Amino acid sequence: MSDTVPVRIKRLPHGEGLELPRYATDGAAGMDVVAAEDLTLAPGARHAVATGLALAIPPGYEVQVRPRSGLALKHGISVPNAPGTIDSDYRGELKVILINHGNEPFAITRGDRVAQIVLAPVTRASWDEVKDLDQTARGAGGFGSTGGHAALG
Ligand SMILES: O=c1ccn([C@H]2C[C@H](O)[C@@H](COP(=O)(O)OP(=O)(O)OP(=O)(O)O)O2)c(=O)[nH]1
Ligand SMILES: [Mg+2]
Repeated sequence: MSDTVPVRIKRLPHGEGLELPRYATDGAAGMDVVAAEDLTLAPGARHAVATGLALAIPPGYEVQVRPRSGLALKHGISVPNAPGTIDSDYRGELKVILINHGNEPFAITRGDRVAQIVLAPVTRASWDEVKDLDQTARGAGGFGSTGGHAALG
């Protein structure tokens, strides 16, 4: 396994007894994170799911909250704000916002792996305000300006 970045993590009272987020395989990019509560998401409903965890992410990093593809494909369960942004200065509870895009109620049991979290470096910008930007071939073209979804050529 490659080098890891230490991140302080605190279990909140309702997180006691739950497994910490962990990489499911040696090469996994994300750690699966488990729910700290039982709930049922009705079709179309969304909820900020408790994890019972709080983090102190080192400066220069963020944690992204992403859906699990299996839940998305099989049940239509997604993260509406994906990738959710956990700021390095946030000390509150890590919550996973889930939405049920499926047609059936989806039951979550405490301990279920509901999403994955990815530690990522952050590059912060500072503005260099100018009157004119440089010219490019694309210019202001966007939103399909190069063609539709059919193959190029
Ligand atoms: O999926 C998420 C997204 C955010 N947060 C927490 C951590 C994050 O640092 C904070 C703020 O998130 P964000 O900036 O996305 O929300 P906002 O609506 O802009 O709220 P704020 O005004 O508090 O920044 O909420 C979560 O626990 N889970
Ligand atoms: Mg914000």
